[in-house]
Amino acid sequence: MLKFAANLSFLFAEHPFLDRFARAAAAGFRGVEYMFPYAHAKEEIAERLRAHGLEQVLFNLPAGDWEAGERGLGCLPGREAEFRQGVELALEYALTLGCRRLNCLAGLAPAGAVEAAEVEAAEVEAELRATFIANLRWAHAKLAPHGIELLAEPINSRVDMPGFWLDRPAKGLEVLAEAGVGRLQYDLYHAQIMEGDLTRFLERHLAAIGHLQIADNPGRHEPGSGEIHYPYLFRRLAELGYDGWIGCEYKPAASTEAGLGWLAAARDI
Ligand SMILES: O=C(O)C(=O)[C@@H](O)CO
Ligand SMILES: [Mg+2]
Repeated sequence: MLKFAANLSFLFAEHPFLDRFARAAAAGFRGVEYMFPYAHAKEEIAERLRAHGLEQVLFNLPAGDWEAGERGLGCLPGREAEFRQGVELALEYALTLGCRRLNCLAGLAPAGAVEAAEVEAAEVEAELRATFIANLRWAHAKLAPHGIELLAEPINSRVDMPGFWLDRPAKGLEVLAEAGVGRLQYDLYHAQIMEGDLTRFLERHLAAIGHLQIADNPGRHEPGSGEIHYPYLFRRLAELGYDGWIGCEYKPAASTEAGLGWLAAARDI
């Protein structure tokens, strides 16, 4: 049976954050994920998990000043000290919440990096890559002794996060292989936009994938609302023996509950 986690940054967002745990459990979810827990006391979140019998599946390392437009610190030269503080904080939360996976957001390439002349652009790219790899190795060394897996997620730079440095799954695989640590958080929505060929990617690289997330394209709504044939992908994942979590990270087209029709069939696969 496939395991689906409710992403509480996207689902049940019509309710206050701490109330979303009860809603997710009532809808039949056994696991939850979200972007960031840091605005809430970790003990308070742990209590919600316990009260509703939920597993904390995943959240992100601190990602800089989100309100100001930052989208991660992983590849940013000069921000290493802040990155490390973020890892320490995330570790405290993960230990209290019993969370076994943390996602490291690479961040946006610094302004000018994309427009720079070819030689200069190649140098900047090499520096961002080296920074990301060094940060991944540092975070892995902190987290692995606690049984916490480090993940890195390619996010599409065409629609949702223009300028996001780690924007293609192929690049994600390459960078992680060079780092020698961490696995991929493969978000099928972002992957469809940047590279497609989802089934073949899953078949070839499942061992390098530590977590999946789903939404349909275009619109980032419920599975079944767009071009991705999720029933086929779910069957294929079950055949391949995928036993990790699948995070439901989509924007409900109406209310969350009204849009959960797809899940009943998917859970039986
Ligand atoms: O946007 C996504 O996709 C995510 O998984 C977020 O957690 C990162 O912003
Ligand atoms: Mg995602």
